[in-house]
Amino acid sequence: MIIAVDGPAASGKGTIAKALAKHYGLPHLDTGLLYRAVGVSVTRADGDPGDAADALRGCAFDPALLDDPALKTEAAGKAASIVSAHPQVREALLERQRDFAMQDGGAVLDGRDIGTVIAPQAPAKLFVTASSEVRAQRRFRELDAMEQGVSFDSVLADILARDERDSGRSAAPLRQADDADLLDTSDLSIDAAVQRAISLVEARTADR
Ligand SMILES: Nc1ncnc2c1ncn2[C@@H]1O[C@H](COP(=O)(O)OP(=O)(O)O)[C@@H](O)[C@H]1O
Ligand SMILES: Nc1ccn([C@@H]2O[C@H](COP(=O)(O)OP(=O)(O)O)[C@@H](O)[C@H]2O)c(=O)n1
Repeated sequence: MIIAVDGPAASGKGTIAKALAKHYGLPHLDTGLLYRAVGVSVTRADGDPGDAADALRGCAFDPALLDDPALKTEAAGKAASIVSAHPQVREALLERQRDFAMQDGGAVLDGRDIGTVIAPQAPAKLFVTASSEVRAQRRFRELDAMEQGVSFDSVLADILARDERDSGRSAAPLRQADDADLLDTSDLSIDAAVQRAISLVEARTADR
């Protein structure tokens, strides 16, 4: 069974995807980490994330980079959202994600285009969202524990800019697939959000 989990920054999609993977005993791929690795790799090579050739070179990153804590910073998130708008970059990362989705037994993937591009055949698709204020508050708490000098206002501004870039690009924009279930986590605890996600997946896969 393939479970596709998409949504904007800090909506809780990663938390839900990990919990679903544990519940169903499936492997999980956080596809945002791939784009973050490309963004960081371009920046470290003094390249320009907005330049398609530089961004494409960044796709040949060392797999060890995926474990680097630098990928969790907001700067990495911003660079990721810039490189991810290049169709060449999306193409370069496509096969790896599709192979993961198609492995025997199934998988859970989270990102922006899992239900629309990577695994449109997935029987269960969740589009996880939350208000921008709630998302900024969650991300602020994470970043504040990790980096110096982070302000709530700058995190909110970054999240809004990233939403606009991710939804406005022409290559695989962030959007809810027609057959995806919407899960708004603004007023849900993590436990409640995970329970709701399991119920939605059960309802979609009950007759399989
Ligand atoms: N329903 C929720 N209520 C409160 N905090 C949450 C909820 N879901 C996720 N979080 C917290 O918000 C932060 C971002 O969640 P995460 O799942 O990483 O988001 P995303 O993958 O969408 O960027 C994490 O610190 C996580 O623990
Ligand atoms: N499947 C995906 C996953 C991420 N991305 C891009 O990568 C950036 C970082 O993704 P992420 O999932 O790690 O970010 P958060 O939602 O955790 O903040 C996003 O803002 C998107 O621009 C994408 O284009 N497609």
